[in-house]
Amino acid sequence: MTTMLSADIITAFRSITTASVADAVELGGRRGYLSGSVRQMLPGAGRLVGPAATVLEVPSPDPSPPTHALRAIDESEPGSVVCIAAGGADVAVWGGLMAAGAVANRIAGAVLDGGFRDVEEIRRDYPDFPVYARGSVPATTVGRYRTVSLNEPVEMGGVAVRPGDLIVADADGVVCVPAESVAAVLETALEIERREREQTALILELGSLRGGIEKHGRI
Ligand SMILES: O=C([O-])CC(=O)C(=O)O
Ligand SMILES: [Mg+2]
Repeated sequence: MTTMLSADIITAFRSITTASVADAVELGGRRGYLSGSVRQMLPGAGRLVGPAATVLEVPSPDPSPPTHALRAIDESEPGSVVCIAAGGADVAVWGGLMAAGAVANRIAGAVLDGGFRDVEEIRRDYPDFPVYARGSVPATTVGRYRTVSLNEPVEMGGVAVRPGDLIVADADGVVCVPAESVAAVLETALEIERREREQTALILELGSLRGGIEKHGRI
């Protein structure tokens, strides 16, 4: 999946806020932001940018391991973001062993529409590994949820996420940029950031919020 996204594009998005990326996706006529309930869990690990590898989980009493998630971790290209759609499950679809596997395979991070566990272990052993999730919870998925697909389109936090879409996440939350819009969104987001820097300078110079935003007619 990373072949579609050059290292330059990934680097460029690493310097842009999710606020600007979300606005840029919306100017293109779509929603890009995931629900704010999917948020940064380990602030020390920082921002996350990379192409999505998608896994779907559904409720099930089947006690088998989360096969598709394990495959996503072991088989995705380095730099991928493992995205697990579990409908907001209040169980841990991710944990310390999965983080070890992800670090060993140079996965960039995890975005989970569900919970995760082993927080202290991940924070201690993989301080640079970013996890975005609904929250932490000690419960295993095994016997409660099972994985049903790998790299099929999924829904996460109100947004369609397809394999290869670009995930951008920071302290504000998570945005999904459709793969075919990445170049256009980058250009628009850079323009938004440039405008906001100018507005900020004007606000401080004029001592007026309204004076600073007047020039561009928007906040
Ligand atoms: O049990 C799970 O599904 C996740 C977990 O704790 C781990 O990866 O260490
Ligand atoms: Mg564990």
